[in-house]
Amino acid sequence: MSTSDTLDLSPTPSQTTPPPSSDRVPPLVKGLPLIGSTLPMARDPARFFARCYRDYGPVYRVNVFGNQLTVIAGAEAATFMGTREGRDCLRSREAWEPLYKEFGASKMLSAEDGEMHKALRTVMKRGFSKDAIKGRYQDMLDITRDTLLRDWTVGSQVPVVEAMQFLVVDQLGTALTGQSPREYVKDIRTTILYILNVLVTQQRPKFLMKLPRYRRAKARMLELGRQMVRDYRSKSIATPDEYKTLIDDIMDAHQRDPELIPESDLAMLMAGPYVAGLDTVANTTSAIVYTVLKHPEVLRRVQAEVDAVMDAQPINEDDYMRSMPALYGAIMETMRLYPIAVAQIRIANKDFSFGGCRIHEGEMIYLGTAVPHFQDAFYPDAEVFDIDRYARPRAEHLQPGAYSPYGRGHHTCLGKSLAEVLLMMSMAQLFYLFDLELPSPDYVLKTKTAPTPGPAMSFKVKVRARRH
Ligand code: HEM
Repeated sequence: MSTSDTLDLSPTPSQTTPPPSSDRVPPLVKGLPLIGSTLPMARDPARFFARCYRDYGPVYRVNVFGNQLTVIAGAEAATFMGTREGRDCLRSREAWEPLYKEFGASKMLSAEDGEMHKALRTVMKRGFSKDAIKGRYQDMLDITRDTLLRDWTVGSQVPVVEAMQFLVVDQLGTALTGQSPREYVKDIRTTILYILNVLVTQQRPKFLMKLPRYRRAKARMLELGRQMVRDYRSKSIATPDEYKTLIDDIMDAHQRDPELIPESDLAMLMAGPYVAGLDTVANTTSAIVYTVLKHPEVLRRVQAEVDAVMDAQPINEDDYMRSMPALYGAIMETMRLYPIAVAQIRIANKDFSFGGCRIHEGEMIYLGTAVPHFQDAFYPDAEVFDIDRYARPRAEHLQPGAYSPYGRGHHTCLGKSLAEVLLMMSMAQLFYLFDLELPSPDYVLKTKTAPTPGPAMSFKVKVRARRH
């Protein structure tokens, strides 16, 4: 990562809510005629939002293809989302409604707020957390190893994002559902791609949903969900408590309270882990491959650490995350500079004031919670990849509102603790097993923004040799 484009993005001093009479319309970010800010936003939305914050403050409007988006950004946005006021002022339904309707379901966790959201989160909490793999870290490491050895052959150029998607499906399938539906990976990917691009972020036109490629993939994904429900029902004995997965928890809740989880929602819920975890984890692990290989001194530290931990048996689950501080720092730093959630989308639940500007009920709002990731005020030399930022006493990420890779507020990632362990396992195994090489030492990562920001699908690395 270069230091030449370091931005001075110090936050503006005060965000006190002024009386409504002094409210103004959020300033419109200057852009080109007609297309407004479409191009810089498409190129690098995270840094674009950060530049706008520097120039316009924490509230502004952006013209994207003739639509005006309202953006609330910075540490102010991140802390606002965690307050009662933020909860009252923002709702999620419209942002996600098209997704669950597309599956013929009645609701989904991301689209609900209030009591219903709490009830659904309670059902899914255990199954989505690292408790889902408690006592099974070694199994998960073995699955990770087998998948990597199959897909990353010595001498080959591996398309990193695609290979990581296969790995995630194996990991999540085993952890959350008890089986890995490899033959459905392409269908899951295609369905998620279209739904997120067209229905959720609305970056692509609606007619795409009629394409046979999408309709086939969606039908297959639903078929997988229905098959999982049938398999569950055909089991002759109930799953013992210690082996219960997310699927057991959802099916138990369906039996207990069919109004909360009706029959119509089951097929979509079975595929839920992939919708939430496929792109997020695969994009993040791919970005970590790049950042670690790009910084040879970081690679050396990571390799020394993973060699020690992977060679020690048996695995210490309680100490697993703490046992590899350099790798942990590299993951944290990559998630700061390559956040998969640049902004969270919400709807204004009522008229309210923010940063001296009036926001109207019904407006779609992008909450740019990743903006502080790029501000020197929080992270000195913010564009520099520095894995030691997170250890005390520096602990730069612990400043209020500074670090939000898993979102903010009551919709904060439910899979966070599980994702953290999976990221560590995947990276530990990869750097333990292989000696990898970027296309060239001066290679600069190409990124994509749709549907989820991350490395471009064309990103490849060479497997030079087996290390172990
Ligand atoms: C690197 C990995 C991941 C990142 C960076 C990430 C990030 C996020 C973010 C930013 C949100 C909030 C979205 C919003 O507020 O609109 C979210 C929500 C969520 N994530 Fe993750 N995620 C990751 C992995 C996972 C995994 C592996 C799972 C489970 C399989 C998961 C399950 C969920 C769920 C269920 C929600 C919805 C929570 C709710 O609405 O209450 N995530 N994630």
